[in-house]
Amino acid sequence: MAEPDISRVPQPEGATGVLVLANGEVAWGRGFGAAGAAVGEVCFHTAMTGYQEIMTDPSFAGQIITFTFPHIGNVGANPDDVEADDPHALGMIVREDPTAPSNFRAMENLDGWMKRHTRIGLAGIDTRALTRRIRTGGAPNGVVAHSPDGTFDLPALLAMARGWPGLEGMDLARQVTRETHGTWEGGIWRLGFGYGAGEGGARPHVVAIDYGSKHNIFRNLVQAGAKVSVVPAEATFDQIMALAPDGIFLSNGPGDPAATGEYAVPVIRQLLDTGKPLFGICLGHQLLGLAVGAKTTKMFQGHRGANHPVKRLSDGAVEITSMNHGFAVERESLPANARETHVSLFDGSNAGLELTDRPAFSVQYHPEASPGPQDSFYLFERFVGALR
Ligand SMILES: NC(=O)CC[C@H](N)C(=O)O
Repeated sequence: MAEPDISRVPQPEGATGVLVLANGEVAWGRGFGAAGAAVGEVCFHTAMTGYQEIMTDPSFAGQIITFTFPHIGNVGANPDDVEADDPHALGMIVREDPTAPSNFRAMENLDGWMKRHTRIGLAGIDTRALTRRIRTGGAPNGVVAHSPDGTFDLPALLAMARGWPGLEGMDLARQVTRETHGTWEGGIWRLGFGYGAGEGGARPHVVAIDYGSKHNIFRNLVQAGAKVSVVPAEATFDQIMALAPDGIFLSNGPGDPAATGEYAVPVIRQLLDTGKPLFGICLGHQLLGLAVGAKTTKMFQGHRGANHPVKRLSDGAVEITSMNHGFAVERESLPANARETHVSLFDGSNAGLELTDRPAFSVQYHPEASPGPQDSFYLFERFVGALR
């Protein structure tokens, strides 16, 4: 059957934004934020709060986020609720047009913030239908485009969506990591106080490898009593050891862990051999898995939300967690010296592991929340406690 001609798809009056999926599906809406077009994987996120944290999480590089919560933008934007200096998600797709902010912490509206950071917004989309489509068909590649005067070249946008290679096999950590090593200052945020300082005195030293890290991880490490240094994704074993770490942290980050693993895994193996405690989150969890010989695979639709239940196998407790991942460690591929510690109660996928012969553990979810529940803060305390 001949493919329908996309140039004939009718454009409704007043449409200033559009989503074009690689299979030729088109959804019209109203653009906001920056004008232009961005191509990436279209995923969905179910958190009801925290859109600024989500947009700035570097793990979202290469992705366009559909928010299932219909009212996005109603608390505006502020300089505090960010997980990196700039947004990393390419764009956002929402149901309702963002309204003027109503919140005492708002410093600007979402539209202005998106514009200032050159990110594209698309409102007026049936996000329930789009989410169902992703749930049944997997996360598609697509383009979001915003043209204030309503001119769109649909065949060109379709070609852009089709020309994008997809996240599988893509290393993005190198693009979002920092360039030089530095120290991290600042603990967790409290109303009326802002970001506090860490406790003084002799604190164990954590060297964190930044594959695309969220700031709140470092704030939580500081809160748990650590002194934190951060090194770029491609830091060598010698560069890391020169900082005299008491423990090593592997950060979250975007892209395919197997691709990032090509340079990350040899360093992690050397670090494991030192016998120093090691803790990994999300991409860091996947990289630890790869380092001990496990495999990672691309998930069908991934997990992105702030209420994902996870079972802790040691005592059967359930943690409500924040999640954002599209790849997973294959349980069956875990070697004899790695034990599964946590399991997703949504689909039974692996959500944590620990080594039985070295002091290393990691989780697929985000104990730093931001946004999300704080059930899993104990992991930071366990790690920093092991360094004392
Ligand atoms: N948040 C993360 O670290 C994501 C890890 C990896 N990029 C994935 O999508 O699975």
